[in-house]
Amino acid sequence: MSELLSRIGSPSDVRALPEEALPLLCQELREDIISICGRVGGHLGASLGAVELIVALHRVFHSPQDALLFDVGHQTYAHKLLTGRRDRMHTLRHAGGIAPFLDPRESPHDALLAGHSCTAVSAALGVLEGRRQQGHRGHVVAVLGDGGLTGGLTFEGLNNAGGSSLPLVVVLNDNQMSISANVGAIPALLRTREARDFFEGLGFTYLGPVDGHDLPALMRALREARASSRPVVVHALTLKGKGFPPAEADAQTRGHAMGPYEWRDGKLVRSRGGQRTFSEAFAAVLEDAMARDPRVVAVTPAMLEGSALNALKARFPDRVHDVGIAEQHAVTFSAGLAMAGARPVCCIYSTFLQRAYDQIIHDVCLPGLPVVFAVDRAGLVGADGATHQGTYDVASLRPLPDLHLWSPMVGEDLAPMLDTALVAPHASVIRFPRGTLPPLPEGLSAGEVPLRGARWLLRAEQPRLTLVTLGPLGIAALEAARGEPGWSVLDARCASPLDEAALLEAGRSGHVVVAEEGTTRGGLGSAVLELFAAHGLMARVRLMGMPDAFVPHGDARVQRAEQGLDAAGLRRAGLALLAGGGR
Ligand SMILES: Cc1ncc(C[n+]2csc(CCOP(=O)(O)OP(=O)(O)O)c2C)c(N)n1
Ligand SMILES: CC(=O)[C@@H](O)[C@H](O)COP(=O)(O)O
Ligand SMILES: [Mg+2]
Repeated sequence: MSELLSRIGSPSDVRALPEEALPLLCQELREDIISICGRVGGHLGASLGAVELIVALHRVFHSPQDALLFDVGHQTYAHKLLTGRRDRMHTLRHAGGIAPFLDPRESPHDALLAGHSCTAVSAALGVLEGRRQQGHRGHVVAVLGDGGLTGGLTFEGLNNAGGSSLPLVVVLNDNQMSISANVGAIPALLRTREARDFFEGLGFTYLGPVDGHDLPALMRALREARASSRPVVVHALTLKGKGFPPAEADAQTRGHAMGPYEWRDGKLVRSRGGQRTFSEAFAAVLEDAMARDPRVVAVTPAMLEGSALNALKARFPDRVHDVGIAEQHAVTFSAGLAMAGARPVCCIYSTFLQRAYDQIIHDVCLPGLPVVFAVDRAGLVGADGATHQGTYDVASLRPLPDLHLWSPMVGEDLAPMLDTALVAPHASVIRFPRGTLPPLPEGLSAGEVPLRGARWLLRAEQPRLTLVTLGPLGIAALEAARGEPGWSVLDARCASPLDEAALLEAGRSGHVVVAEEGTTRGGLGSAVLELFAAHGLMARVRLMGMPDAFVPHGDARVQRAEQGLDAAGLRRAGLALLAGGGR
């Protein structure tokens, strides 16, 4: 009953254990990880696959003097358990609780704040060079997965490291999985004899391949790496989901990310709502579009599962392209597809799209290519927290010329928006949130294709105030306005270009609340203010959205309400504005 783990408060306790106790420690770590994820959900598969790796790292290296930088950080529940956080792991990914990934503010043993993949090598090399320059000692280790090797940023770091004389230690956790089965030439190469040539060609000493669950072998390799005076890679072969049969048997993702689950009659039951998500609804309308038009193709950077594209891939195997953890490539590859006359739909999370910002400008908008971006997880994402929030896409994409920026309020909006985008001669974004579909309000329709601009959800005869919203916030605004005389509700629907006529009409009501689930700095609200100013329109305007701060992990519904982005909050904001109040 976790007799060893209860005695571990820090990595020095791990190093103090007799070596023969380590297998039991790994078993207890697995039991904890399986129990924690059963209760609160989380990144089960990767964390189970990295148990021995993390124990061996803490046996050989002395954190925090030696810096251990993990790519993404989703595989590190054992690291958290061994570094004094075991008593709080039941708060994992909950508001105020243990973070979903690593964070130096949570523990000095968390050398790198991450959540996005492919950053560990570059950051580790920077730490190593910075320490050298300042005369600090200590080893620096970058731990990354085979998925991380499909991302370009990793290669920028490897190239620089391999050409340096710095003793960077890279530990490659090779389980041949990204979120789903890994793609491309490199993961396959890793399982051949060429792996050695590959890394030695990059200037690294290659140690391996080593069984990533064989502690003595791992520790021998890590000790050799620790003694190296030049860049060195330890290539460990692991099984994602190891030790939990339902994850091991999950060929799709090896239990990559699990919601809370429970055992019922010996079966694993995932407590999912079972309601349809925006992702699933979009994948369905995309499937229809692909069935109608052979030019339509889908692109995803390693998020086949998260973007609900598995069925699409099964039906159109050569028209659904998983390009690996390679968002920059995904966007420019999509541009190439469009150049050749295809109609690419690049399915990409809002937060991960940030990595391809230049490609959107330089390779898509500037040449005026009709790429459609299906931007998923737009808005608050909840448990994944600050590294994954989709709260910057409107502000960052709105300034780009000839990029139309659609936000569906309900699932019924997706088909007309996609059809509009697929006939447009320019690039388009259709951005939708993580989560289930809201019901279409009574008497509303999705509108005629091609869609043009905003949609009045409620239009008062003698308007005194207008709630202007983006996306599903229109539903809350309708509820807020119910029974309020003279209140109108306008679903902006397209954040760029604006429907100027509709918004100027909203402005003429004299009081306008603009609500968006994104930053108010440069978002829809800013666009409305710019429009009113350009037309000399005087109105009292209140912008509502996310604060000027990174939004931590928590319950997205609660966070929305905290910002007043629910019916009660929008009603309060409108009444305060009418009463002459500000906030
Ligand atoms: C830039 C970026 N794109 C996509 C993701 C989503 N993501 C999280 S973990 C993961 C797979 C990582 O694969 P690997 O590095 O092999 O780790 P494993 O899960 O196999 O342990 C992906 C694609 C991400 N975190 N960052
Ligand atoms: C670690 C990572 O980046 C992914 O696993 C991400 O957490 C998936 O997010 P969703 O759960 O919203 O698909
Ligand atoms: Mg992997």
